[in-house]
Amino acid sequence: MASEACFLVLGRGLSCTKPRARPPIARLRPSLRVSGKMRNRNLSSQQKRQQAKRVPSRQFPLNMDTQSHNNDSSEAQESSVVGISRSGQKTISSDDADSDINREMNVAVLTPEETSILIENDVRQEHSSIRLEDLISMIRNAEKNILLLNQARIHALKELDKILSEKEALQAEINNLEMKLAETDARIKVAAQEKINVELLERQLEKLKNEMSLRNSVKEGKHGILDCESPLMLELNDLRKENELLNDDIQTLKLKLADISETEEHVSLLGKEQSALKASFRELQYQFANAQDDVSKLDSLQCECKALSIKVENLQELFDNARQKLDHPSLDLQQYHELQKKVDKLEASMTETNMSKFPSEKFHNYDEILQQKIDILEKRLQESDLEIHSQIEMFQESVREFHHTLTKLKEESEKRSQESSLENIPREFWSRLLLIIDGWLLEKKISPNDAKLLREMIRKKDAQIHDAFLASRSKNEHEKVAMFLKLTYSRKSPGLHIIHIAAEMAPVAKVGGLGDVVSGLGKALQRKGHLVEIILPKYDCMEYDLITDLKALDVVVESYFDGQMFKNKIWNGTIEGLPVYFIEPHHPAKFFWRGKYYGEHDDFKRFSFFSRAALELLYQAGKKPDIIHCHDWQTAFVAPLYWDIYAAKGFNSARICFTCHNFEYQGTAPASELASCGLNVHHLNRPDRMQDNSAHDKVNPVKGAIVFSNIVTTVSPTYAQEVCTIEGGRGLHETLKSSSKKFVGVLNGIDTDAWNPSTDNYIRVQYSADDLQGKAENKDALRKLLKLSSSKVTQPLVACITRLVPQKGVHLIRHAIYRTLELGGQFVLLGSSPVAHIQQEFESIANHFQSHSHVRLLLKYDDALSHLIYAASDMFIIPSMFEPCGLTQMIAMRYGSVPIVRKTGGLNDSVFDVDDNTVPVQYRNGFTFITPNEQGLSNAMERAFQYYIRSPESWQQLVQRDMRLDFSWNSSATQYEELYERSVARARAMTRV
Ligand SMILES: Nc1ncnc2c1ncn2[C@@H]1O[C@H](COP(=O)(O)OP(=O)(O)O)[C@@H](O)[C@H]1O
Repeated sequence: MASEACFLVLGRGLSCTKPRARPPIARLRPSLRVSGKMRNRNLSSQQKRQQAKRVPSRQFPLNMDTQSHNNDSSEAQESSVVGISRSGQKTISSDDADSDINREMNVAVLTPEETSILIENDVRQEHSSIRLEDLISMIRNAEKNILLLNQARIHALKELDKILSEKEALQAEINNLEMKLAETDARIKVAAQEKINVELLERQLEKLKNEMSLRNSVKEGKHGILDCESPLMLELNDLRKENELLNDDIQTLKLKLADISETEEHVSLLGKEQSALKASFRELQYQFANAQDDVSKLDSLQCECKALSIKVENLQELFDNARQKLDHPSLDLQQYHELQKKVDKLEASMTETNMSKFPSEKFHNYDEILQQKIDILEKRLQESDLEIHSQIEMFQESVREFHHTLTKLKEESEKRSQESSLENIPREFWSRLLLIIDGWLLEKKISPNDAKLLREMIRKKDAQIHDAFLASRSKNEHEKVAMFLKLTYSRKSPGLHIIHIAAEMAPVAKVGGLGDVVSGLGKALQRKGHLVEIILPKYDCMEYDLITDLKALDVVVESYFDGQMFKNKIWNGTIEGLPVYFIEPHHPAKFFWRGKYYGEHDDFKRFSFFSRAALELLYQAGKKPDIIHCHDWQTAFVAPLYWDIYAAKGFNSARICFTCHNFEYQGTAPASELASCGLNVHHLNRPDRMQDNSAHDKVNPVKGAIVFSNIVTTVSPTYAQEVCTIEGGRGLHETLKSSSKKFVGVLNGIDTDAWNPSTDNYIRVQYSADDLQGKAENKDALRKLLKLSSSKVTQPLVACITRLVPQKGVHLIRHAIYRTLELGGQFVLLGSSPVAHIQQEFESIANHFQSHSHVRLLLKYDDALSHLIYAASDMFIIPSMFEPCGLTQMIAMRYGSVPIVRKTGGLNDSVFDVDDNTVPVQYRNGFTFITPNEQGLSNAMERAFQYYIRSPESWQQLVQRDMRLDFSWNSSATQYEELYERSVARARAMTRV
C-alpha cells in the first residue's frame, strides 16, 4: 500500500506563467512508477541517516506556498533540483545528488510550467466552471497537506531507524549479558571447588598441627619439656595464630560465596526479565509492522518506543548492578587465591620449621623411621589386600566344595533311606525273585555267572533289582530276562582294587598326619566297597601290638638295588581291619632297623629301596590293581618306577595317584642317587621330568611323582592354591601349574572311630555333644595328672599338640604360653621337635614352668596323652605359618576344644571365625587370625577368652556345634573315589581305542 502512495511536490516554478504543452498524463505515470521503485531500494538505516543529515533544508519546500511566490528564480534553477525528462524519465541533477531524499519519499517532481500547463489543459478540456484561483488554492492546500504528510512520514522513518538501531544495541547487550552469565556460572563453580580445597587444606593443617604436637611430645620425652619461650614454640604459636586468621578468612570467603549465589539468583531473574523484554520487543515489531499501514499509529509506537527505551534503561541499570556484584566474586576469588598462596607458604614454612627445628640427627632419623614405618604399613596393607582377595577366593572355593559335599551327602542319605525302605519289603518278595532267577538258570535263559551275580544282588536286597522287577511286570518273559541281564553288566566290576604304598600308617607307624590319612582314607574306601591294601616298611619301632595276625609269609621277594638283587621278607597282618603288607629288606644297611622312621642320612636310599621292593611285591604276586596310591616323597619313586620299569614288563593295569601331604619335604638328592633303585638318571634328570627346578644336578622325587602320576592331589583346596604360587610352591609351583588338570586339593578327614569322645578308651570319662559333663571331668583329671591348679573350674585350659617345627609357628606357640597366663588361663603343650635348637629352647621353657600351677610342657610324642588333652582342653591353638591340611583342629573340635588358628591351608578350609559375617552362623566354629605375628595371635586369643568368660552359654553352644561337625573321611573318600574312577575309566577308554 505504502509503496504505491505517491506525493507530488510542487516546485517554485508553479507561479510561472509561461504556458507549455501539457504532457499526456500517461507520460507522467512511468516517472511515478520509477520513483515508486526507487523507494524500494534497500538502503541501510545508516545510509539513510547520513542522507537525512546531508539533505539541506532548501530541498524540503515545506513552506513553498509562501516562499515560492516571492522567489522568482529561473526555471533552470528550479529544474536543476529534480527533473522529469520529456520522455517521462526522471533525471537526477549531477550537482545535487542529495535530492535522493525525494526518491525516499516517493516524490515525483513537476516543473511549475508543466503543472500550470496541466492545469490549463484540464481546465480547458473539462470546460470547468471553477475559477482558477480557487483551483490553485485547492491545489496549494492539497500540496500543503501532502507536504505535512511527507513531513510526518520522514519523521516516522527516522523513528523507525532509531528503533532498529536501538534494537541492535539491545541485542548486543543481551548477548553480552548472557556471556557474563555463563562466566559467572563458571566462576561460581570454580569458587565451589576452591571451597572444597579450602576444607581439605583445613584438615591438612589440623593434621600438621597434630603431628607437630606429637613430635613435640616425642622431643619432650627425649630431651625434656620444651620451653614455652623457645623459638619453636613461638613459631608454632605464630603458625597457630596465622592458621586461626586463615580460618577467619575462610569463613569470610564462605559468606562471600553465599553472596555470589545470591547474585547468581539475581542474574537469573534478570535473564527472565530479559526474555520477557525480548517477547515484548517482538510484540513491538509486530505492532510496528501494523503501524506502517497506518501512520496515525506512529504516536503509540513512539510511546511504546519510549517505554521500551525506559525499560532498556532499567535493564541497563540492572545490568550495571549485576556487573558490579559480579565483580565482587572475582575480587573474592582473587582474595581466595591469595589466601591459598598464604596457606601454601604456611605449609612450606611449617615443613621448613620442622626441618630447621629438629636439626639433630636423632630427629632426622626419627623422620626416616617414621617414613619407613609408613612404607612398611603401606606394603602390609597391599599384602593384606592381596591376602584378603585370595582368602575370598579360597573361601568361595571351599563354599563350592561344601555344596558339592552337601549334594553328595544328600544323594547318599537318599540312597540310605531307599535302602532302609527296601529292608521293610517282605521276605516273600526276595524269595520270589530268587525263584525266578533259578528258574531262568534251569531253563538256560541265563548263564550260571549271571545267575550268581543276580542272586548276590537279591541277597544284598539291592534297590536296582527290586526296581527292575517292578518295571518288568508288564513285559513278556524275553524282555524281562533282557532287563535283568542289563543289571549284571554294571555289576561285573565290584569296586576298585586300591593299593596304598606309604611310609606311615596310624596307629602303628605314625609320625604325623600322613599316618592318619593312610588308615582313615583306607578304611573309608574299604567301607565304600573297594578292595584296599596297604604296603608299609617293616620298621623295628612300630606299634606291633596294634597289628592283628601279623605273620611272615613263606615267600621271599627279590628286588633290585645298587646293581644287585636283595631279598625281602614279606609280612602281613591287619590294622584296624585293613590288610597290610610289611616289607623287611635283607639289606646290609638295615634300612628299617634304625629305631626311628625318618631323619636318617640315607633316607633317600631307604625309601627308594622300599618303593622298588613294594612294586616288585605287587608284580611278583601277580596283582592287577586299578589304583596304586603313593604318598609324599618317600614313596614318590613309585610313579617313575612303575611307568619306566614295570609297565614295560606288562604290569600296567594301574593308574598312579600321588598325594603330597607337605611340599616342604621333597626328598631332593644328587641325581646319581636315583640310579640305585634302577631308574635311568640320564633319562630322568631332565627339566620336564625329575630334575629339581632350582638345582640341576639334583633330582626331586616329588616333582617326578607329579610328572609321572595320573592323579596328583594335596590335602586341602586352599593349600592346593597356595602351592601354585611362588611363595607356597617351594620351587614346584610351575610344575604344579603345568599339571593343573590332574592336580586337586582334597581336604583330609579324620578317623572318627579312633577320635570319638563317646567311645574313646584313652580318656577318663566318655562324653558327647549332648552330655558335656564328661568333658569337665576330663579337664579335672588332666589337671590332676599334670599337677596343675584345679582351684578354678572355669579357668580356660588352652592346649597345643604338635610337631615343634618352624612350619607350626613355634615362636607363636611360645608367645601363646605367656599370653595365656596374662589372660588368666592354663596352658598345656604336647610336642617334640626333630630340630635340636627348638627342642632345647622348649626344654628350657618346660624347666622354667616345671612346677608352675598353670603351665605344663610335655616334650614327647604320646598318642594316649594326646587323647586326654584333646578331651580336657577348652581351646586349641594352631598358629601355623603354613598348614597343608592339619588334623589337630578337626580332632580338637570333635572333642569340644575350640580352635584358635591362623587362616592358612587346610585351617582356612575347616575353621571359620565366630565373628565372620560372611560365613553362615552354623559353620562358624573357632577364632582365626591372618597376620602371622604375636599381635594377630593375641587378638584372636583375647576374643576367645572374652567369649569364654563373658558368655558361657554361647560358648557351650559353640562347643556343641563343633562336636557335631562332620569331619569324617566320608566325603573326602568320595572325592578320591571319583578321581580314581574317572582315571580308570579314561584308561579303559584309551585301551579300547
Ligand atoms: N607329640 C605328639 N604326641 C602325640 N600325637 C601327636 C604329637 N604331635 C602331633 N601329634 C598328632 O599328629 C597328628 C598331626 O597331624 P597334622 O595336624 O596333620 O600335623 P602334621 O602332619 O604336620 O604333623 C595329629 O593326629 C596329632 O594328634
